[in-house]
Amino acid sequence: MTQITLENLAHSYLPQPAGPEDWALKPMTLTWQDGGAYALLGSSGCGKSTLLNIISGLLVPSQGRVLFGDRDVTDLPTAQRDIAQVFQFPVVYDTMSVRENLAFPLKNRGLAADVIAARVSEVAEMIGMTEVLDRRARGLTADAKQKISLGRGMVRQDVNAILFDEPLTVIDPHMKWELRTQLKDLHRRFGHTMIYVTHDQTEALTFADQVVVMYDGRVVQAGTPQALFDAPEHTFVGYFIGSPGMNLLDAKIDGATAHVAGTRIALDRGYGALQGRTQIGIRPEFLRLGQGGPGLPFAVRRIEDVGHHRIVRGEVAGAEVNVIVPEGQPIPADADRVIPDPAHTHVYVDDWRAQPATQERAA
Ligand SMILES: Nc1ncnc2c1ncn2[C@@H]1O[C@H](COP(=O)(O)OP(=O)(O)OP(=O)(O)O)[C@@H](O)[C@H]1O
Repeated sequence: MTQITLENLAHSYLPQPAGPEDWALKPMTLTWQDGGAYALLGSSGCGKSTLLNIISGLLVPSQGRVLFGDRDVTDLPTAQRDIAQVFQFPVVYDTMSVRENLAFPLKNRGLAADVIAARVSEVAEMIGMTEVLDRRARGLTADAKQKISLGRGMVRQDVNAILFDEPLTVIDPHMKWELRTQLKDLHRRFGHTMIYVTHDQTEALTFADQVVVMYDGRVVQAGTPQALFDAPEHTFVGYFIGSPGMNLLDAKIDGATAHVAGTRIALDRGYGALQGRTQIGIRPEFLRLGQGGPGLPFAVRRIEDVGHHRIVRGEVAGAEVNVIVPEGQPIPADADRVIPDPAHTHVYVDDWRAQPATQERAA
């Protein structure tokens, strides 16, 4: 196990990149702590696989260095990096039994037969395949084969990191939760550094202690699931994390007041002069419905009951706005206002969260 550092790393697939759009990864410096459980989250094409392939050694970056501890591994091939990888689709030997498949990475390392046997039965139990250890992989379902791939990824204890690239894509939905829980459990027991690539926020938030969110070739925020929820640093994080995501409204910011569609909204801190496109962002959990009185004029479009709460979908000055109403709280029949909670109203400038000018709360 080791700490992984990406130092001033950037990558372009073009021989002579010109503008920023030619870079699949824009320059970034990032540390993955030894023993951390990370999710690398973002929508399709944002650069997740490119980043993972650079860490694993499948790809040499156009710029910057990859360090495992103090060791520069930028130009080392995958085989010399001591990492385990699990891909989207199963990688198993069809002619081998499940047991032989699981034992393969350990045999390659020349481990003693009794050590291999013990480790294989431990991993088989974890992935729920103890009963089928002596079956050939050929003929097993895609689900079962992917579980073998997960098992093979986890069987070595001496790896620097385990990298998962959308590993549950082919897994049956009801098994996904179970396998994710097992991976989390495994992380707790063995403390491997794990990096788990996904575009699914539920997978990311349930698996990882730290979530690294990518957007358009950049890491826009790295933090705990709670930090990403409480204070999204970029509008993409606000929108991508949460269900529904953060509401965003164009606003003019004047000190501790936001002017939205002709209405004044109080902020809990004051802001200096801001240049660029300014918006306020409020999660649906922190908007309250009202009737007349203060707040932003709101037109209700529909109400969705999702079991433990209701989502009221509507519009403020033509922009989509969603409100989460907790179970047991009434929805006013003619709700026509939304009232933001100032403590959870963020200000964004050109999509990045602005820092208040002062830390003191406005009166
Ligand atoms: N081999 C390649 N040659 C040229 N461009 C590539 C190559 N692989 C990826 N790209 C481009 O680099 C960018 C990042 O792609 P990447 O596959 O890393 O994203 P991703 O977030 O993993 O997406 P997905 O979830 O769809 O795999 C995209 O614009 C993609 O088209």
